[in-house]
Amino acid sequence: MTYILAIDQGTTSTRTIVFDRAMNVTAQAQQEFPQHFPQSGWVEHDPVNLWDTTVATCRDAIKAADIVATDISGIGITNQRETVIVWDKTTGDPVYNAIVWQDRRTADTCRTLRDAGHEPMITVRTGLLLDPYFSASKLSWILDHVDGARDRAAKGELLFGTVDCFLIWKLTGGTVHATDATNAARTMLYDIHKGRWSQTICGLLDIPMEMLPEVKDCAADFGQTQPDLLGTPVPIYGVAGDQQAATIGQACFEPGMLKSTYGTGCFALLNTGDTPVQSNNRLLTTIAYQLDGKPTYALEGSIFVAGAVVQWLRDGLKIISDAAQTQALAEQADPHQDVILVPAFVGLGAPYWNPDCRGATFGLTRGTGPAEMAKAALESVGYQTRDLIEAMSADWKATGVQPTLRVDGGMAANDWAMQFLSDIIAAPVDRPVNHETTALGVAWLAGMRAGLYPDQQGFAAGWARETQFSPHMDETLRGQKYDAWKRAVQATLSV
Ligand SMILES: Nc1ncnc2c1ncn2[C@@H]1O[C@H](COP(=O)(O)OP(=O)(O)O)[C@@H](O)[C@H]1O
Ligand SMILES: O=P(O)(O)OC[C@H](O)CO
Repeated sequence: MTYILAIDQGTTSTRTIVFDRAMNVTAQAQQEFPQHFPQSGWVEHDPVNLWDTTVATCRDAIKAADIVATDISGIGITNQRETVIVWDKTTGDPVYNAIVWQDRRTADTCRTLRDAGHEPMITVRTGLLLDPYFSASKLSWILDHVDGARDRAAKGELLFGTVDCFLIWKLTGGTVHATDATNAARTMLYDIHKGRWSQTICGLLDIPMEMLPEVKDCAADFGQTQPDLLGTPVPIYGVAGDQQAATIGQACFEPGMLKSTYGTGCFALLNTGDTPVQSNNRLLTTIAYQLDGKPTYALEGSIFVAGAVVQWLRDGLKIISDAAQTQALAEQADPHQDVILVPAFVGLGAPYWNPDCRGATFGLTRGTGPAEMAKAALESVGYQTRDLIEAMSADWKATGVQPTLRVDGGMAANDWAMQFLSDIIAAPVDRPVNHETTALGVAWLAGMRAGLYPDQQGFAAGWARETQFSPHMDETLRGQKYDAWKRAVQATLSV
C-alpha cells in the first residue's frame, strides 16, 4: 500500500494521477468530455460524463502504473469548483445537467438580489460577492425549473453537491453525502466563520437544507469506493477544490504566501492564516484549507480568461496552431507597438466584477500582426495578475504579501509570459519542479491522512523551484505600461 490516486475533475477534462511513496508521478490518464452551450452564456456538463471519465481514468492510471487497487493507500479528489449537480437520492441519477461555474444564466437573479440590498449580508457570511459564478443561484435555478424539484428536495429525495460531492456519492455507492470546507466555501450558502450552512441565505433563496451535504476537513474519512469499481474498496482521504489544492501543492502554508494558477482562467490565492480578511477591493474571502477542524483563510482573485486568450488566438483568430507558439511570436513582436488586449470575453472578474462588458483591443496599426497580438495576449495575463496583487496588498497591509509569486498551470510553461509577469508585478516569479501542483496538493492530503506522506512542515520542505524569473523592466516603462492598461480597462468598462 504505497501509492496514492489523485482524481482531478476539471472544467475540460478529467485526469487521474498515481503518486508513489516519494510523491513522484508514476502514471496518469486523462479524458476530455463534451461542453454544452444550450444558450448564449450557458455552460453545462453531463454529470454522467464526469462520472464515466472519473472511473475510466482511475482504471487506466492504475493499469498504466502497473499496480493493483490493493497497492493504493488512499484517494484524493480535487475538482472544478462552484459547478452544481442535483441528483435523485435513490437512483443516483442527476435531475438536470451540471451547471458549470462559467454559466451566467442567473445574472438577473443576482442583480435583483443585489438591488434588494442582500449583498452585504451574503458577503459577511460567505466572503463572496453576489455573482452568478457561485453555486447558490445555479442551485436555485434548478429547483425553479425542474418539475417538482423543490418539494422533492424538501422531502429529502434530492441531493445537492459540487462535483467532489457527486463523485464521492457515486464512488461510495450512494452511502456518503459529504463535501469539504473549501468546496462548501464556494457555494455562497456556507458561513465560513461559523463553519456551517447559513440558514439565512438558504431561507432567502428557498433552498431546502435537507439536500445539503455534510462538510468535513480536507483530510478526512470520506468513505470507501464500492468493491467492484477498482477491484477492492479504497478509502477516500482527501478533498479540496482545485485552486485550493494548488495552494496546498505549492506549499503556501504561511500567511503572506501567494500562488497563481494559469489554466483556462487565473486564480490567485493569498494565505491570510487564521484571519478571514474581508476585502475592500472586491476580492473574495475563502477557505484555503481546513485541517483538524481549523480553517486557514485566503484572499482570492479570480480572472475568467487567462490561457483562454491563447486558445482564442488558436481557435478563433487561427494565428497559431499550438499554444506554445505564442512564446516565439511574442519575442518577434515590434517593440515600438503598444497593442493592449483586454480579454473581457465573458465580462471581467476580480477586481472589476462586470459580467456585461466585452473584450477590446487598443493601439492597432497597419503593422499589427500575429506577433503583436500574441504579445498583447500574454501581456494581458500579467496586467490582470498585477490588478489582483495590488488589490491584495491594499487589503492586507497587516502582515504584507510576500514578494515572491509561485506559479503553475498550463500557461506557466510559457517563459516569455512568466518573464513579463515578473517585470510587470516587479517581483520574482517561482515555477516549481513539480508541474502537477493541483493533483499533488490533494494527493498529499490523502497520503498524509493515510500515514504515507510527511506532515505539513515536511511537505513544505520538499517544495522545489525549477526556475525563478526576476524583474528587469525599467521602472518608468513599467509604470507607463501599467497606466496604459488601466486606461484600456476603463475604456472597455465604459463602452
Ligand atoms: N506554452 C503555453 N503558452 C501559453 N499558454 C499555454 C501554453 N500551454 C498551455 N497554455 C494554455 O493553458 C491552458 C491549459 O492549462 P491547464 O492548466 O491544463 O488548464 P485547465 O485546467 O483550465 O484546463 C490553455 O488555455 C492553454 O491555452
Ligand atoms: O477546472 P479549472 O482548472 O478551469 O478551474 C476552475 C475553477 O475551480 C473555477 O473556480
